[in-house]
Amino acid sequence: MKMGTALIYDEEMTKYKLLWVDPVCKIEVPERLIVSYEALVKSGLADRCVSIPVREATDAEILLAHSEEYLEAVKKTPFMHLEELMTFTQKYGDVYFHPNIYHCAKLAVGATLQLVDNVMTGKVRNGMALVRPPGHHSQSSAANGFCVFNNVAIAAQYAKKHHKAKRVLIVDWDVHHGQGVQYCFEDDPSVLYFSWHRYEHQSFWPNLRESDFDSVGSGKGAGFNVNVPWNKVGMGNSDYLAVFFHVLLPVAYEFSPDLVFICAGFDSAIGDPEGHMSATPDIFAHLTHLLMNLADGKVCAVLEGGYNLTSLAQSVCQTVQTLLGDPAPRPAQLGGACESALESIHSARAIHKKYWSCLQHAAAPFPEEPSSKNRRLAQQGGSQGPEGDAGGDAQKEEPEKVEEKEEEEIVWPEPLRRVAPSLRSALLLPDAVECPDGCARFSPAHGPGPLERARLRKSYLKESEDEASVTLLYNLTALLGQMEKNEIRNGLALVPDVSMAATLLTSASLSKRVLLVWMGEGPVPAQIIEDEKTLVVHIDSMEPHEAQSKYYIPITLKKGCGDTAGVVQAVLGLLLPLGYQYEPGLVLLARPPGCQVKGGLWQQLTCLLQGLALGHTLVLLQENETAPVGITASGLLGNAALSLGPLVAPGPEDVGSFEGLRLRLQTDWPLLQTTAPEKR
Ligand SMILES: COCC(O)(O)CCCCCNCCCN
Ligand SMILES: [Zn+2]
Repeated sequence: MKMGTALIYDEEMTKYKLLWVDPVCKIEVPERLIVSYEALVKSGLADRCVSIPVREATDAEILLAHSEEYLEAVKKTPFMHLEELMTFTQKYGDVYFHPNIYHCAKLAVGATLQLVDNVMTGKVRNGMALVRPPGHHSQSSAANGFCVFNNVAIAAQYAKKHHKAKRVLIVDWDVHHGQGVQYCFEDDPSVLYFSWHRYEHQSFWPNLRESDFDSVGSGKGAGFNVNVPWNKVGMGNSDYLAVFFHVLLPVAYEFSPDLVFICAGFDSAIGDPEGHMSATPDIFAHLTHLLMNLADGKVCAVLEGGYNLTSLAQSVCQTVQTLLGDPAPRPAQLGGACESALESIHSARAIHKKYWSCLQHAAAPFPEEPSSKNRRLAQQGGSQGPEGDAGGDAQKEEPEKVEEKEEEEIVWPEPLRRVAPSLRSALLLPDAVECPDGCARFSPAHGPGPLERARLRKSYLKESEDEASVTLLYNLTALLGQMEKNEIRNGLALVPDVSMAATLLTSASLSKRVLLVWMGEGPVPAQIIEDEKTLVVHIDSMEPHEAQSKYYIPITLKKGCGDTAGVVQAVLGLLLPLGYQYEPGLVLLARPPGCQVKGGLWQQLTCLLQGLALGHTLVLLQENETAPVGITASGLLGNAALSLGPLVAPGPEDVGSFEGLRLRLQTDWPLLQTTAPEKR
């Protein structure tokens, strides 16, 4: 499987800037690129990337998303003097021109296309293009919001045309709505555009009615545009993850793209003057990780916005470090999404339930639900809002910008260093089973002493067990020990008895919290269920029954774990939120005898779970079932899981029991919530 992360950057793109006074545009400065690239160099991340040169986009490539007259007009700007540039700029909104911006805009598009070429031809697995001017606001015949050419929209068209991409996913986590991208693919079912954005009931720029959640695309494109408006500022890590688990990822897995773009704007991070959100830079490590097993790992991140130079640089590093495959950081204390975010999540799921089978059981839209604008008017009692028009039609002159009072300095902790252990994957295999290349066969520094053997025999083995079993159990605890000292990142063990191995590991673990994922036939040993520090998520066809406790969560699938669509929705909508909220120090993935989980899905599970516990995932396989060894090892080594292909609908009775489980559990596990309290 292809490895390698491309980094595409050229300092030429720093060689343009605002030449006159404009309070709106003054934040878009060359330093944005400089601090980002310098942070990558200083942290050693740049050297670990494959450096790919930029190139200028051709006219034909730019015309993939722009009109000839617009291109011809922009071509004249290098020869304009100041007044002409200012006059030309007046034709568009919230953007500025400069004699060198056309050159830089061609490089920004060219850089993005270089990234697409290298990813689509398999020279690298994924990558990031650090570019300016950004792109997602520019339209066929208009520059807008600091954007001249729509880098990602052009690249998506280019990937379809030159690399035969059939389904392209664009995830826009910039804090502004990329209306230019939405317009470009409005009726195109081959490009799924997802965007969250500060909206505040249409009172935030670009104040568009079509940025609301009910813009779902049109014609054949209906359902392929997903907007999640933020109607309040201050959205944080839990809100972002809740949108990924309950809106974006279920739809993205059902869509099953063969290429993923990230409109990577970091003005959605804490400290940004535009976003006013509170998500911390490390969240982008998790957002990136959660996208990396789509499209066989082909992910192209392209810089959009981001104006706080500190959080921008930190967020860029978090993103690139994850693309490189380093362990994800600990997610900071996660709770549930806030009420406003839940309303947006509910609205997005409700409006899209007719287009996506994974949402078919989502709660229905609320008929009496007022539109965003009416709600705001109602709030304001129908008067003008304090900051200008109360979500009235946006065509009105932009009100005089209210001088923001000097903002107090917003501070947040610097993201913790993410250290990859020297050994990534250790395998405990019977000698007869060969070790897949890239992995190391685990053998402890020294064997068990007589006391240790006696203890293990007494605790876990009937006296009569042979020496080999004692040695194996000892090796398991040794492997666990090295993982918990971060000397090994993850591991796989082929064991004669998965239940006993799981019991040993949960009791021997030094972690305060252990997540045990049990995929298939139970029973899960009672000793584990009673173990306060272990959260057990058990997915199987067992009869639905009340969750026996807060820490034993049975998820029923009528057809069992062989039902790929059902397992995927259970993993994305239930297991992952539970796991992220639980924040375990160790993840055990147990494959009991007769497990029906198919290869590709098993690999997805092995990869997705590595976003938890600093990547300390220990997979337990039944000794006589060696088939999954190769694909499990591949996932543990950091290879992207293969795409599952478009998913069919999960069984209605299953989704019914998921929703029942969600309702029962969400008080204890608020990250499971998908709708606002009073609306339940
Ligand atoms: C792809 O561009 C990146 C970006 O989305 O960050 C651009 C934001 C433009 C923000 C313009 N603010 C106008 C405020 C008017 N009262
Ligand atoms: Zn932005």
